[in-house]
Amino acid sequence: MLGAWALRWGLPARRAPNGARPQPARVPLCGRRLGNLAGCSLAAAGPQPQLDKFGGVTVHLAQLHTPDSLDQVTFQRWLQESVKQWRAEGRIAVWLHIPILQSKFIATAALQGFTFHHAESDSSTLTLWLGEGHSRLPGYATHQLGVAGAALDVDTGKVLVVQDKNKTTNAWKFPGGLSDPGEDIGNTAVREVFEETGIKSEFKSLLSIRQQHRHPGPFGLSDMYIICRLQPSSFNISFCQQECLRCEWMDLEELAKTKDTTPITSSVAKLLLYGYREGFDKIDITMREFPAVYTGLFYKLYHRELPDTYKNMTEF
Ligand SMILES: NC(=O)C1=CN([C@@H]2O[C@H](COP(=O)(O)OP(=O)(O)OC[C@H]3O[C@@H](n4cnc5c(N)ncnc54)[C@H](O)[C@@H]3O)[C@@H](O)[C@H]2O)C=CC1
Ligand SMILES: [Mg+2]
Repeated sequence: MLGAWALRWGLPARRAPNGARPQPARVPLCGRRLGNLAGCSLAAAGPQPQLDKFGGVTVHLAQLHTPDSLDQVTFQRWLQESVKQWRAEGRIAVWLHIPILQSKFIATAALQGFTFHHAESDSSTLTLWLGEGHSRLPGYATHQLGVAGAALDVDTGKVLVVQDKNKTTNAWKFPGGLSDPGEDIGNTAVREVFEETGIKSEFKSLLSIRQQHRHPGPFGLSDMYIICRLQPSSFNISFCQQECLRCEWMDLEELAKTKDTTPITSSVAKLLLYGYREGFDKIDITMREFPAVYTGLFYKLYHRELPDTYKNMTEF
């Protein structure tokens, strides 16, 4: 059985004259080939690693032709050499998809530092962060909550925009990112704006909510993307080089007109421009806090600002 696998993984196939198992090549052929993703010639032999736009490598063990013949020692050596190679090539992460019937390889991968990302009915996904510092891979989700901050300087009519390193080129958007577990929407907006641009701000209101299904960001699940209106309190930009390509204070009217943006940013820029001219009460969805029955904490309720007539009517 090893013979078959040795061939597939590029290890020496023949047994030594004394019948002993062959020693693997010092740098297995597969390791070298897998490292060279573009020129990978393992199409007929097994899993073909793919490089994603973030610089991560994805391997699907389901692509193995005869998975039962792969033994753990061969897999362990291949993984070790491949990870070494990917690290040398500057890859940021490895995504390893393991079908349930090949679950014996989970432990082998875990011994090399892989951890679970998520599991589905018939497979599990493990990841290994290879980049600098702590892992910046997004966690798994049923829904993913992304929050952006439209920080508008009401004195100048300028709004803070960024161009993302990993997204559509030349598309201005509001800075923002994924909500941490247990984090309030407004806090995410303020934190993300600060992390990405160095600008301090205060949460004022929600401007819009987008729900999109089968979104690639949350691994094919659903994405909720909320844009908040923020009041900036500092103005000197110091943007995050890892996430952003450019960052500037742009005239809100220019953002509402430009083609160099995403459709949602353009729509919200027009909405914000309307509020800037006609009064923010026309566009704001504001927030009130109430005590939560179950936890003793407070929850936040978001709705349109209501006039005094409403307050008079409901003061029982
Ligand atoms: N304004 C717009 O038009 C757009 C809005 N969005 C929304 O923004 C929200 C997410 O904001 P982001 O700025 O993307 O989040 P974020 O600021 O939290 O950044 C996510 C980080 O995770 C990294 N990352 C994500 N997936 C990765 C992967 N598979 N491998 C390695 N690294 C990975 C990214 O490089 C980035 O550093 C979502 O709700 C999304 O729908 C996304 C694209 C455009
Ligand atoms: Mg971001």
